[in-house]
Amino acid sequence: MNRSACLIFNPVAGQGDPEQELAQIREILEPEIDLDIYMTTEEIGADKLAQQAVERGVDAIIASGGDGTLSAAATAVIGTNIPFGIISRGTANAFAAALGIPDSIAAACENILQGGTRSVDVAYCNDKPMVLLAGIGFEAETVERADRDAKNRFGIMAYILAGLQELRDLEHFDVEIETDDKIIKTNAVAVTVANAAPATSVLAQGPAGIIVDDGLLDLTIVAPVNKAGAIAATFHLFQTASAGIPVERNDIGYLRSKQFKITTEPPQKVVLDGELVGTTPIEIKCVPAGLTVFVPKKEEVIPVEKLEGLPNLTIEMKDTQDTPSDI
Ligand SMILES: Nc1ncnc2c1ncn2[C@@H]1O[C@H](COP(=O)(O)OP(=O)(O)OP(=O)(O)O)[C@@H](O)[C@H]1O
Repeated sequence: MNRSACLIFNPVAGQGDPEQELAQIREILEPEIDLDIYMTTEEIGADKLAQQAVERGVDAIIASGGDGTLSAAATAVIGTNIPFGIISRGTANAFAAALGIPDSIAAACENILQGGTRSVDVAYCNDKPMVLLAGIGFEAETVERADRDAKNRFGIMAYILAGLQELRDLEHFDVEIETDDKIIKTNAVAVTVANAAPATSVLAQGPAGIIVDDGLLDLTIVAPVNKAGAIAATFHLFQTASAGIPVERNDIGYLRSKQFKITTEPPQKVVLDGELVGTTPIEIKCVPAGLTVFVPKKEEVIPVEKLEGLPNLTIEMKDTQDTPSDI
């Protein structure tokens, strides 16, 4: 019997041809999965459609769109144990990158067909679900600048251009961070709390190697004194994240905790999984293993033999076709 799934498809996401993309998804998945397809509209978003699918009791929910669509759909799936599939068609595709899911349509579909799943942590930020990260300050301002029109024209460059513009008027703020066991006060340009983050989310990369199923959130504070410092700090974050090692600069700090309460003076904009959601203060709590996601099976190559180095070794290959099967 075929598997079945609800496919939630955003027809305006990304810069591709949505008709062709949907046809490609159907061609790959439908031979093995009965798809119940729902399109998002301006009025009925992926969260609502996923919520209805959960209520219908579907076997799996697959979302296809940009990070906004994937995040919205994921929010309804949290805590349900319904496996969640991701087919990215957006600009940044941070969601897939953070969870190690391929971002080409064909590979993402193959991943779903393979059927391997993994439980990952999620979080709640002021009662709103969060899968990736919450950015306070710099990142939120950048996301606001990279609007739909800019993303249509420049794609991923829209974020980079917005970031460069944002550097011009770097704003510092006072921040108080409360964890389970301490209260930290400092001055910062960006504070990022990550549950999962792709390497490209450099402002989240203080500790490097954010672990998506450790029951903890990773907070990075970036506090450069000026524009040159901000560029150097960003570059350092980029380098250390690529090398998988924690940062070592006085103007970058990081810590891990199950939850954070963050207050700033003045209040700062907050971006949650890529969408502006309001301003500080925020309270973020980790929900361990809150989401079950289709992820590629890790290709662990288990060595089947090791013979090299043995004394006087000779290896003669047999013609196995002629070998009787009962030996
Ligand atoms: N049928 C539709 N018509 C117009 N807008 C839609 C429709 N369906 C969804 N949307 C809007 O699309 C937005 C989500 O887009 P999404 O993040 O999936 O794609 P994207 O913006 O191309 O991706 P990225 O953020 O990576 O650039 C939401 O604001 C939602 O309201």
